[in-house]
Amino acid sequence: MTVSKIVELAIRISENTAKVDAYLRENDLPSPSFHEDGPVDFGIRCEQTKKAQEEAINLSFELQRLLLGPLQFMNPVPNGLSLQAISKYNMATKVPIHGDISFGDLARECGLSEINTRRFVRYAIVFHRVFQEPRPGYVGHTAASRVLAEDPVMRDVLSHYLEECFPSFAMTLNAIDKFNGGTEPNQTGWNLYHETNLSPWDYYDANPESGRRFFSTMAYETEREGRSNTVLVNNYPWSSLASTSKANGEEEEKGPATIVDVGGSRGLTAIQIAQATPELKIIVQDLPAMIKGASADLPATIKDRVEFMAHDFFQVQDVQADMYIYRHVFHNWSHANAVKILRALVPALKTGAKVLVNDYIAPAPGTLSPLKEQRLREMDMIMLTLCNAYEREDHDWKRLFRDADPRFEILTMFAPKGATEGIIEVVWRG
Ligand SMILES: C[S@@+](CC[C@H](N)C(=O)[O-])C[C@H]1O[C@@H](n2cnc3c(N)ncnc32)[C@H](O)[C@@H]1O
Repeated sequence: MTVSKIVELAIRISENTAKVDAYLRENDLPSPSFHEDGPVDFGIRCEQTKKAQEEAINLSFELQRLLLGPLQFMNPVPNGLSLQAISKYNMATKVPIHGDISFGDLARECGLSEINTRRFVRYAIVFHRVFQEPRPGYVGHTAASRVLAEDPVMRDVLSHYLEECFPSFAMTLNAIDKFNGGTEPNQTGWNLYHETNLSPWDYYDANPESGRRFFSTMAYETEREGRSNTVLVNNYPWSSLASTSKANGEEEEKGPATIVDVGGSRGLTAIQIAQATPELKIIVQDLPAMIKGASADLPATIKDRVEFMAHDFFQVQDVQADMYIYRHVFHNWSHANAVKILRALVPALKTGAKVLVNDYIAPAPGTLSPLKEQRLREMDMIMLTLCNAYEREDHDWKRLFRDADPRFEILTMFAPKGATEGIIEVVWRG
């Protein structure tokens, strides 16, 4: 008898889950659990086990969808309202660890009605495993809600995605209509939701608390598997960079290289590159509010080689360097604006200078594992909603550099092993 698709999936899920379980047992690590004392980071450090874990997740999504059927699967509408409320009213911090609180008391602490508190919490319990109801009418923690109670970074991340992105998604088609498909960063669903004409960057500049939460979310994203800045740090031969300049008209002199990390935020990537390569000097450029006070956080060992500089990357670049890094920058901008950013760089470029991009090079649909492709599509949708931008495929990258200036030549474009994002190395032919 041939095995049906659903049974085949169940067998493969079982095989892969057994591999994860064996690893956890062998390494004395706790088994995944929703219990409030359950593990948050499972501690899996072995690549093969991570692969088995991802395989089990992908296959179980597929099995779930097949068992639900094509119609049931679209229903109910994905809804972030309950998590948005949990974030906005800071609910997790109001629930005691290893205890519980009545819906009535939680409602009072949040300034909400009891009926709305109950509905938000019960939705989160069944859809997200955030909170539990250990006895009727009382709210306690699960591992997920406990993280929100104890980790301010996770609260920042939740608030960015649920209080900024989620309500803005719902306004995005209105924005497309209102602005006739315009691609400026202040013509988005995010703008309609925030009732502002400012782009997110200008808004964060003017609203430091929103800017702080955004930076905190970016820093968290920078640590995430496959998108981590270690992908860039570990996959470029940094020490091969040496500054070359013409001296006495003819002679070529080599010296320590200078890198500019354009839109480099508070220097998380620059710090790692500088720590890994002592012969480099790095200038981190960003908007004034983003870099304010950042040099105070530099580790002492690299303080003399990493510098922060206010610079708007739409204005002419005046630092002549050997390399300009744009990490997670172009995916925030439409084609026309990305062209402008590159053209502003041209006056500073010496022949042979490099541009290094670290962003998604979106592969053909179905090429990435479903979990990774979901992440890419999710980011692409966020880019539309927040910035009117998009995640580029290889032909989009080629078009960008060609349209900016034909003297840019793409040398390499690749996704390092295990990474979901790519690295593009470009040279200025002058
Ligand atoms: C998505 S973040 C990426 C940050 C950093 N490169 C990284 O990889 O984490 C985009 C950055 O571009 C900066 N930015 C936005 N508009 C800018 C402008 N006009 N000039 C300079 N930086 C800008 C933002 O402040 C932010 O730090």
